[in-house]
Amino acid sequence: MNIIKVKDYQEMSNRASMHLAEKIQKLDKPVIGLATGSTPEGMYQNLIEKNNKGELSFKDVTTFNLDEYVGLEKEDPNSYYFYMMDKFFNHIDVPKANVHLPNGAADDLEKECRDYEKLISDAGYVDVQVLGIGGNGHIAFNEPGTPFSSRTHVIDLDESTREANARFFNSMEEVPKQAITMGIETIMESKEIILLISGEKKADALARLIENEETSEDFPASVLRKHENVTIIADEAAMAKVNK
Ligand SMILES: N[C@@H]1[C@@H](O)[C@H](O)[C@@H](COP(=O)(O)O)O[C@@H]1O
Repeated sequence: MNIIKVKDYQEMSNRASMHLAEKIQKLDKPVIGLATGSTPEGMYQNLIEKNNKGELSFKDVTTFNLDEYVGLEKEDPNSYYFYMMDKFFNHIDVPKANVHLPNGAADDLEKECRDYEKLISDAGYVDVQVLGIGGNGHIAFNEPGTPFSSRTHVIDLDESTREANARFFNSMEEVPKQAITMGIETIMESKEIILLISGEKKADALARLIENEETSEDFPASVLRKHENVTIIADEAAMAKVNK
């Protein structure tokens, strides 16, 4: 794993957006994997700026998001669909037919998972996947204990994950109990992975990822050690507990 240490959130966002922009310019038909949460918001803002200035086009880009809450309609302000439209897709020139998120309101969730996998493979798999990390080491919504061999599936969210994400909802009761998430094997099939980590709340998870030798399903992000092209972009606050 290649580790890029940066000063703060702003610098992390700049580095991530520059890296993605270069990839998008280089590839013929780029397939980009995207994440939600607070961490990538700055990166999205930078990419919007590049697009609006005419420095970067998304016309040939296809995107796949990692996950979506079960039971939330697209119009729900807490759905990841709404987040992606609001924070990114509505402000850039990507054709809307090229953007994909799992549908958490589908009647048949198992079929939705299978269909999502097929869309990813039909697109030729993800060229660059952007990831964040949960405090418990989850990637996308793959909670501790998820098999490394998992494909896109429905997951029961950990209470700690629901609590961490409760800040976006009116009350804890409103936080969904399940999500559809790309599986760990699905994520590992991406040709390249960029993991963004910012802030002291992630310091324990980052230290565990970098310093522990364990590669275990109890700590999902540890699977990334097995991938040959992973770049971690972490700020000083997130690096605080890393000794090396
Ligand atoms: N499913 C998302 C993850 O993809 C994200 O990485 C994580 C961290 O979010 P944040 O960036 O807000 O800390 O939160 C959610 O659980």
